[in-house]
Amino acid sequence: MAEPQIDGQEKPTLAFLGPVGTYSHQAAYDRFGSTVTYSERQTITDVFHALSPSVPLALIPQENSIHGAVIDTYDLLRSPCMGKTSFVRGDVVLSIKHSLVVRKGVRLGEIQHVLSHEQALGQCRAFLREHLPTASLVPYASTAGAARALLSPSIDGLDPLKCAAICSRVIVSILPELEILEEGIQDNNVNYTRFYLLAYSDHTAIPPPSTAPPTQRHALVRISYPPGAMAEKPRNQTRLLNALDLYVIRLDRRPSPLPIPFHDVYFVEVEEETMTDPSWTNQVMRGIQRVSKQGGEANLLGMW
Ligand SMILES: O=C(O)C(=O)C[C@]1(C(=O)O)C=C[C@@H](O)C=C1
Repeated sequence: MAEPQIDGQEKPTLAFLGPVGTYSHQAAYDRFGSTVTYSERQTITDVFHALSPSVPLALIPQENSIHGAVIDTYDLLRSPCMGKTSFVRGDVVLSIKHSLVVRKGVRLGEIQHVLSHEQALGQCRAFLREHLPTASLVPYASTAGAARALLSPSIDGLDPLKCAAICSRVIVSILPELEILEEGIQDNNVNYTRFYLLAYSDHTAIPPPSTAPPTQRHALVRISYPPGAMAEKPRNQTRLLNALDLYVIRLDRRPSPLPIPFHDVYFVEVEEETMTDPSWTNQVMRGIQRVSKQGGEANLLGMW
């Protein structure tokens, strides 16, 4: 049951990629502190599907400055519920510093397997190539989940005493049986991950973030072109993106879920440059209408 707040109102529940100690948990806590009730899930997909009237908020990683887009997240953003009952309502950026963590006593030369979220493995490629070139890389649902696995008697047949995890240094304060072998092992010291805050329905009771933007100045629009027009694909794509006619800060493309080879879905993040234009929300809506008039399908997945 959710904890009651001082004013008698229940705190909203926020789903995040657990267990405690993930970067997602840190990002959520930085943004919401003790104003929400935290509910952990095992995978990004589980976090996304937790969104419901009883779990009105969810935080999912969207992109990393070294390794790029979080593929699971973009695949989930293709879901029909996006723009209908689930919306992007904010973003959070977290500085990421990875550590190589082992069970106490394990030395670098003994490591044969490195466990972590595929994003973290991808962000530490140079370190792994130089220091653990023969180690196998074992993808895990989360960095903290990988660290926890080191404490199990066997990891899918692997000896935990020959394994390391890549995760945040906070793990060793949560799990004192583990220790840090190397710190700051990401390819670049400037390493940030951006997360999308999702909200169920047009839920407005989101606790105000500490750095609330004065107006809505970001929007995420999903665009696809008619399946029948495959022969004209390049022309259609350009036409639909031109029709939107908004200031684009990010463009992503994933295969459409339809069984049509090379049929794509575009995710266009747009921004209001001046932060002062009160008519911007209407401009976004007009851009979406223009895409529809050109025969495209455009959905507003969120504004914040
Ligand atoms: O596994 C975690 O700790 C997460 O929160 C996921 C995640 C991601 O998917 O990008 C978040 C931040 C880092 O980039 C590494 C992993």
